[in-house]
Amino acid sequence: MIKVGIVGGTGYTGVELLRLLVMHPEVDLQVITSRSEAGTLVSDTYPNLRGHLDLPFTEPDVDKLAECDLVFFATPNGVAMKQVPELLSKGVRVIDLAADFRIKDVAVWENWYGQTHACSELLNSAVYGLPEINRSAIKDCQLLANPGCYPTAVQLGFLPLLENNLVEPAHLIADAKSGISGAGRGASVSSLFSETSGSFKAYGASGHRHLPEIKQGLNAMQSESVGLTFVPHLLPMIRGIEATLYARLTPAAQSDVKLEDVQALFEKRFKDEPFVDVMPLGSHPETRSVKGSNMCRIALHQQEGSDTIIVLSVIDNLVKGAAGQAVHNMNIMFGLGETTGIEQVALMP
Ligand SMILES: NC(=O)C1=CN([C@@H]2O[C@H](COP(=O)(O)OP(=O)(O)OC[C@H]3O[C@@H](n4cnc5c(N)ncnc54)[C@H](OP(=O)(O)O)[C@@H]3O)[C@@H](O)[C@H]2O)C=CC1
Ligand SMILES: CC(=O)N[C@@H](CCC(=O)OP(=O)(O)O)C(=O)O
Repeated sequence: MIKVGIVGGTGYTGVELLRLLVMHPEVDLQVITSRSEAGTLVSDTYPNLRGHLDLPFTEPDVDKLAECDLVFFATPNGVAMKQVPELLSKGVRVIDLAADFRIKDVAVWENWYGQTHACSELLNSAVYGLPEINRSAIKDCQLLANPGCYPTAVQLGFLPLLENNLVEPAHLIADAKSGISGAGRGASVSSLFSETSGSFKAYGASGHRHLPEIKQGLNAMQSESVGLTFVPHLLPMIRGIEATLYARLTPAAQSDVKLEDVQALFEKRFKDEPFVDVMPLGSHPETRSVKGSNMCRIALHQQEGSDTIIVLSVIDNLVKGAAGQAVHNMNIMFGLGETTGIEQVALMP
């Protein structure tokens, strides 16, 4: 059994980790931290866990966490980097759901996250945990940077197009929409029901901190420098991300490649991936078709006479976009069956 600790158990990704891990046959939950709820039962805050978990929240004490084999940080950006060096030195493996270790260039990270990095010497050895791309490095890593939610939906959607040099990397567009849980449980007034319901808006249109993370990933898929316009939007729903991606076929591909060929390429690329579903041509994947599940569903379109491929990509931001992907990474790191504990079917309607 893997002895597991979670720092930040009261947050949305923390409770999502708990929902998945209480049913995981190879996990023994040992420590769940919250500074605000220390001393109270986890199931008092989250009654969905009653009967499954009998632990209290505790303070985030490094000595206690060091008794675990694996610690998940489900904390705001900038928290994990302060405790990770000590945990690593004690032989603990770490999965950070925040962005502390996602970006290799520390100057870029500090610019977008507005803080000084506490352990930039670890950035090179941290592995970016997108299993569909990085599986073999994930297996042996001690420190894993779990991808952001938008970056997961966007990178998976562009992946086969870029890997096969089918589209012009300088002109990519990602128009993405997220449910409100993406902002976390500690979110501000702008996330209140009365501020968001019955309304819809873009945000971060001049530049969002996921832009450098997505570009870093897309750049690694092919040799040219990527040009990406990424605009996130806030949808008045709790969970889910839908990303509509646009990519122009290269002049060579415009004459040679049909949408059916692109579809075949996507199907081949993701054939053995348990958590990517390439839907039949012309489908419109809905966020509810992945709600509560670790799937990313993708569909392709091309309008008549157009040289642009449209990719629709949906995930649950809290599962494939956070906790589910983190458990997938844990399974790979500990040599378990990859789908163990994360085979839930989405909740519909
Ligand atoms: N929500 C989402 O869809 C996604 C979130 N993420 C990332 O995952 C991380 C967690 O997100 P989310 O669950 O939404 O956040 P929440 O705001 O919902 O929860 C944050 C948790 O961290 C704890 N915490 C806050 N500050 C500290 C600290 N200084 N030391 C220790 N614990 C702390 C809080 O508990 P307490 O204050 O009681 O200690 C709380 O349990 C973030 O970095 C987020 O960017 C990534 C992908 C998707
Ligand atoms: C709807 C919403 O507010 N979403 C969040 C994304 C949360 C997330 O995954 O971001 P990191 O893990 O990279 O911090 C946002 O746009 O800030």
